[in-house]
Amino acid sequence: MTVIDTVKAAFSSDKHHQSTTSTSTTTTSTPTPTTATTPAPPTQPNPAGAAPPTPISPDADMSSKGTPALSDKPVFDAEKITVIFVLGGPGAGKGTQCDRLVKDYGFKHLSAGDLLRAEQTRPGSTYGAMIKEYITEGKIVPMEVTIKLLENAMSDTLSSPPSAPGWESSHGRFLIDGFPRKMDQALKFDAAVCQSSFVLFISTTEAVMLERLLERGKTSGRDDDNRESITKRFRTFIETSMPVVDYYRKRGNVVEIDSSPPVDVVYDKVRVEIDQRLGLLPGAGSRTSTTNTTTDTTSTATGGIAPPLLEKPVV
Ligand SMILES: Nc1ncnc2c1ncn2[C@@H]1O[C@H](COP(=O)(O)OP(=O)(O)OP(=O)(O)O)[C@@H](O)[C@H]1O
Ligand SMILES: O=c1ccn([C@@H]2O[C@H](COP(=O)(O)O)[C@@H](O)[C@H]2O)c(=O)[nH]1
Repeated sequence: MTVIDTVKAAFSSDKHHQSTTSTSTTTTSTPTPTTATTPAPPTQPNPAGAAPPTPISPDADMSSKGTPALSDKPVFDAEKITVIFVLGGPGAGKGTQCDRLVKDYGFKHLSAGDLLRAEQTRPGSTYGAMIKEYITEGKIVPMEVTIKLLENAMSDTLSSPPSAPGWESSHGRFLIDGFPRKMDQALKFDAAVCQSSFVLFISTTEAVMLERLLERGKTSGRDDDNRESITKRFRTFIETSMPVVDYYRKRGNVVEIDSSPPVDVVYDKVRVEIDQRLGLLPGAGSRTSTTNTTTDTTSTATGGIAPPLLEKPVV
């Protein structure tokens, strides 16, 4: 039996791991994933004005079945905290565009893959071996682990917010890169961590992605930047992650950008969309896209994603 088989069995038999009480408190006796950064003290008030943050400690916050416990209501207030999901196939250029957005808009960039890789190599991690196997196989790590890592990283960031636009008065703005990759993650993150705002979908062809990944693999040191893992990642993306994009697309909450052109050209298009969504353009009253986007002005009632930023500017 592989690590994945063992973990799958454990996680699938843990459908009711969450607290049944109406509060977001959780048990504090066994390990939980933590970020690689210095954790915030458990007693620190949540600067986003929401419920107190989950304690960030390797020895906190596990369900009775040994999986990280998630809140039964959003930990962060979506009126103050803006979350943009950045999705796209492996190697499409998500991280590259996020790096630029961080510089220009003060976003905090959280890559789910980076958080998982950090947890994988963190000494003493309960999940290290399991994460390694999932990543090498191009599979999606059980959602509890990834969501808890993201929640912890958000708490961490809000404990010492960047001096950047969008972070005044307990507000904040996050780019969550490479997540959600599976429907259960999407629904759970919105319900337990923070209602997301919209999806920035960075898309190009498999041939372009393959070429970029093989080139990146010469220096990246990543276990999965090799032809065999890349093939598996592509399959997972089509079968498991595209339904997430389609789900949000149906709700009119996807901004799609073709990432085939050079980085600067792609970024120019990304900026137009972000400016529009953040309400920074003079003509921002219209949500009609100037690029290859999919938007819907009537979509939020069915839930899943918060109103576009235009309706709650954070600057
Ligand atoms: N528009 C572009 N044109 C040419 N090369 C690009 C472009 N965007 C990104 N790249 C290059 O392609 C590679 C993959 O980009 P990046 O790491 O941003 O992708 P990603 O979508 O974050 O990948 P992953 O999902 O695997 O983490 C990098 O080497 C990057 O420099
Ligand atoms: O939500 C997620 C995000 C990522 N993974 C795993 O990590 C690797 C690498 O992700 P990148 O975004 O390319 O850095 C991915 O193939 C998955 O195995 C995950 O399980 N869940």
